[in-house]
Amino acid sequence: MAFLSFTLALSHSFLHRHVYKSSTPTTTTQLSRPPHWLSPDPLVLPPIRIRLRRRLVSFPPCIPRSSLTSATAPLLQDAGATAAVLAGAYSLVLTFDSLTQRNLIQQSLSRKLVHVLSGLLFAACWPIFSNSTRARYFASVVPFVNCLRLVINGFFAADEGLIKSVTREGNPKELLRGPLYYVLILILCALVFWRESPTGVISLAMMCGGDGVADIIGRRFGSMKLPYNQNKSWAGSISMFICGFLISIGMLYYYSALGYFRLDWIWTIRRVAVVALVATVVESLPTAEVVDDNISVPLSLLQYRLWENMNSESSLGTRVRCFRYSVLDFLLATFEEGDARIYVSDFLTFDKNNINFWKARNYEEDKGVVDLRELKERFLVQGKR
Ligand SMILES: C/C(=C\COP(=O)(O)O)CCC[C@H](C)CCC[C@H](C)CCCC(C)C
Ligand SMILES: Nc1ccn([C@@H]2O[C@H](COP(=O)(O)OP(=O)(O)O)[C@@H](O)[C@H]2O)c(=O)n1
Repeated sequence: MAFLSFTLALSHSFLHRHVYKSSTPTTTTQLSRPPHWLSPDPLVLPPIRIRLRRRLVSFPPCIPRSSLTSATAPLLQDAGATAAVLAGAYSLVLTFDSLTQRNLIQQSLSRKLVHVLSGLLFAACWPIFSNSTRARYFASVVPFVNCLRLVINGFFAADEGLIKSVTREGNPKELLRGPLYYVLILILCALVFWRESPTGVISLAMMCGGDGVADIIGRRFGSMKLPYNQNKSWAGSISMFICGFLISIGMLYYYSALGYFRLDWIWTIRRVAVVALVATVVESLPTAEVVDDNISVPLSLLQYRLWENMNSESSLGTRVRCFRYSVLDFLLATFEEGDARIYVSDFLTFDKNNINFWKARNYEEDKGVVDLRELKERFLVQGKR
């Protein structure tokens, strides 16, 4: 996953030069219908307007000075934000290592607090990155660097402080399981969902806030075990549901207050309650030997959101085709100048209507770019065979 994040970042910057040059917006495209998360009342909120920035220029480009400034400002902002969040991550682990060293908190509590705070603070920092389509790649550098740190220390045990504040028994090999899966999910959420979709924020809130609190409460008050899993308790699961739900709503409110989401709160609260229940049930299952809950919880939410948003009349074949289109569009978006928001929201609300939307969308033919319409038609024909 980490390799993917850098590959996408590198290929995006490379292909970006050869396929499209972003400059002044030439067209605006209105989504065929607002994603589920938007208030359904068009009178209340203007629908999202997505700018598809695409214009062909001669290469090498003669960029006026003002464009240089507008081109470098986001780059500097993202580089500064990446450095700041990296420093924050290092300081967080250092702080809990120091508290553990001074026996001010137990190692197990230290680890869980790092578990709860890391992902939530990481998601809370996303708004300090620029509005560039590359910002998500800069942000994903932070969990990627920590991924490297965990792998290196998992094999060579260089950083005692990291091992003490992030493992249960101080065994370096532990870094290669829960903590490593945790940062890989952070990379996934930053790259795929970023600030455009509540799904990424909610997945992190449930994995970090919900699962982390379940451990803290369950260890202390979990005398009544679950009938189907003697390693988990009612206290742990109920606390996961309540805290996961509240933290998810809190994160959604934070992003709404910053203008990223416009939510129909009655609908959203009901939806988040269902999502929190799904995550709590998945976390409570006796599957620890098969898959870590740092993977099963967020991925189960993604799966639930995807199938929940598929058009209910869609046949399985259409669903599979929709899913394949979504992946294809996301990959094309990653390699194009197209604004990823239009792809990610469709990735989550993809259904037969969206296929028509994509077909209707105009793509400028350019020798370097495959006509998505033609590609889709071919895809659809293949799918029908
Ligand atoms: C202890 C952790 C996971 C263990 O999970 P589990 O086995 O208990 O289910 C979390 C490991 C966190 C990692 C070492 C540091 C991650 C930092 C993050 C990418 C960025 C945080 C930035 C913010 C500003 C503090
Ligand atoms: N739903 C839950 C989750 C955890 N717990 C408690 O927290 C401990 C650690 O939970 P876990 O195995 O999910 O730990 P992580 O995989 O999240 O690190 C369990 O052994 C239980 O004592 C609980 O009682 N109920």
